[in-house]
This record gives sequence, structure tokens and C-alpha cells, in this order.
Amino acid sequence: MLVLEDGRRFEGRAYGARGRTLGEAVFATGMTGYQETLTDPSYAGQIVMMTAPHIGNTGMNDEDMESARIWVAGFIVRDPSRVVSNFRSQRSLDDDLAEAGIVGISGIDTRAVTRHLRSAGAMRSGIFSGEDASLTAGEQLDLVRAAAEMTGRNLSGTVSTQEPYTLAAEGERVGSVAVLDLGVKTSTLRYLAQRGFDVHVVPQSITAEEVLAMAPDALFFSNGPGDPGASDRHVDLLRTTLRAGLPYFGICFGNQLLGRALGFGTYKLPFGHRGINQPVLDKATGRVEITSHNHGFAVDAPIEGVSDSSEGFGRVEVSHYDLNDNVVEGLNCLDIRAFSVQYHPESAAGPHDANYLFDRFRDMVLASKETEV
Ligand SMILES: NC(=O)CC[C@H](N)C(=O)O
Repeated sequence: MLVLEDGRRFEGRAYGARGRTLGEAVFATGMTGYQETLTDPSYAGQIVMMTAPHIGNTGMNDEDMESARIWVAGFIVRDPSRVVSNFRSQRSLDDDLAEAGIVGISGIDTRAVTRHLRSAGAMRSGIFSGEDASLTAGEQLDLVRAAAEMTGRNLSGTVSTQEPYTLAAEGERVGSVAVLDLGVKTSTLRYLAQRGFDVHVVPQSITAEEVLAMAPDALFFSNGPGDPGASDRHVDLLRTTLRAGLPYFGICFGNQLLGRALGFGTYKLPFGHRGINQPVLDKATGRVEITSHNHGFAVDAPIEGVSDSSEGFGRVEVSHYDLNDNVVEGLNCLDIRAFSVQYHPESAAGPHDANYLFDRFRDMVLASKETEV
């Protein structure tokens, strides 16, 4: 049984692990890329529903993992593929979900649930199977309503690495970047290393002083789960390093935290953006990029004109916005070396239109080193 916090119930079949799970019900519209979605740490605490009806067709493999494990709190699908067919497939999705202890549900009318979440908004939910299916409807609903809300939730400590580690630069070395792991994806680290960075991944618990003591050439904040409004410590860390002149690039959660560091607020979107075909306008070029998204919160900044940072970081403009709903999708600082995007230029899953942002980051770091000389 899938139970939503407003009392709606949808009956399906047990899928993956049996038992119960609680989390925020959200929908993702990618036709492909379920493995990347499942292993993206930004989905921690969320029960993800795929709107594409057939899921699991291409199985699972070791190469497409975006982190070491599956992070979703639960998984909702319409019609799991009975046959796994792909030359790269090593295991079935059902087996991987069961092994990882991820409770799922199949046979759900995902169109009906999507339409409901689209009008009523993302909300707390639960999946109950096995013995938990025999709890009464009232007991299940009580459990759902007692679960934590996504608003105000800080999940960085759950997903971040505990120990620092390093990936060596590939090709010509440009410099070093400290990556604050708020739930970083493998593709991001690979793109940074491919742009010539020694990539030093650090735990989210690190202090600004420790970052500066590492003397990296730049700082990067990753994507990640939770409410950016509940990450004051990371906002303070970023302000300190920006004041010290460290160049900065942020993705997704890292965009929201740059927004906050500059003095903007963040807010919860009704049902969020999760998919791989969101049109985003790059205001500087007029080009429309088709991009990969996974965010439930957004930065509250004017999409036209130039603002002054209330925190003293000079002029800021919104560099990108979503053409579906005008939500802020990127920030660019005009007086300090810092920019960020709300969407996923590392793409996995999704199109590669926005990969150029990693080049822009490399160029920004190279320019900062030239001025130092
Ligand atoms: N992918 C992300 O970094 C998501 C950021 C944040 N947790 C949100 O939901 O908006």
C-alpha cells in the first residue's frame, strides 16, 4: 500500500524489499536513467516515483552508479520489466532494491499519483508491504504523518563522506579544488578531474579554516538532499571562503547555498523539478539548454536585472532560468569569482548540453591564478 499524508491510498504489489518506508513522495519524469536517479544522494529521504511506465528494462551495472549505494527512501513504479535486456546489465533492479533493503511498490497508477502530487504538492508518504501491509489504514496514516517533513530537514551528515579522499587530475593539471561533499555524484568528480583538477573531496563537517588551510585553488559545493534553509553552517563556511577570495562553483544544493551566502532566501517549490528534459535559458547567450534537474527548493532572486548582494559580495545576476516556470536556475557574481547552477551539468542521467560549465569553472580558476602571479 502507498499512503499519502493527505489520506489518499493506492494499492499495488510489493517490489524490492518488504517492510515499511517513509519519505517525501516526489515524481521524476526521465524516460531513462533510473539507476542514476536511485544512486543520486540528493534523493535521500524521498520516495521517488518514475512517471515512465516501464522501469528496470536495462537492469543495473557497476558503471552507472552515481554513488556507492541506492539512496532513495522508497521506489514507486507502474510496470517493472519482467525481462532484463542490455549488454551492460549485471543484475536486475528488483534484486538490487531487495539487497539494498529499499522498499518499493509496483502496479501503481503512476499517472494518477503524479496528477495528484502536481496539484496537491510533494508530501510525506509511506509504502507498507509484507507484515506492515496488515497495519490498519489509520495506523499507516499516523506513521506517515509522524515522519519528518522535508522543509527544515538537514541530511548532509547522512550522505557525506566521513573521510577526505582525492582524485588525481587527468591530462594537463590546472590546479586543485576542494569539493564539499553534500551528496556529490560520481559524474561531477569525474568531470572536475577531466578538466585538470586534483579533486580533494572533504566531509561536510569541515570548517572554513580547515578548507583555507588546505590552500586549494577553488572551492566546489555539490548537490545534496534536504532543505538549503537548514544549512546555516555551510552558508557561513562559504561566506568566509568567498571573503578570502577563493573562486567558487556550486551545483544544485551548491547553488542554493551560494544564493543564501549572497543574501537571497530559498523556498520550497510545490512539486519540484525532477527529470532530464527541462528547458533552461542561458541569459548571456540566449541559448536554450535541455537539462537534467532534481530539486524541490529554489533561490528567491529576481530573474531580470542585477541585484546587490546584501552580504557585501557586490553585484549578482541570475544567469539561467527555467522556461517552464521562470524558476532561478543559475547565479553569476559580477564582482567576485563565483557562479553556480541549480540544474545538473554533470547530467547523469540526462543530456550533455550544460557540460560547458565545467570548462567555465576551469577558465575562472586559470584566470584567478594569472592575477595572483
Ligand atoms: N539535487 C540537489 O542538490 C537538490 C537540492 C535540494 N535538496 C532540493 O531539493 O532542492
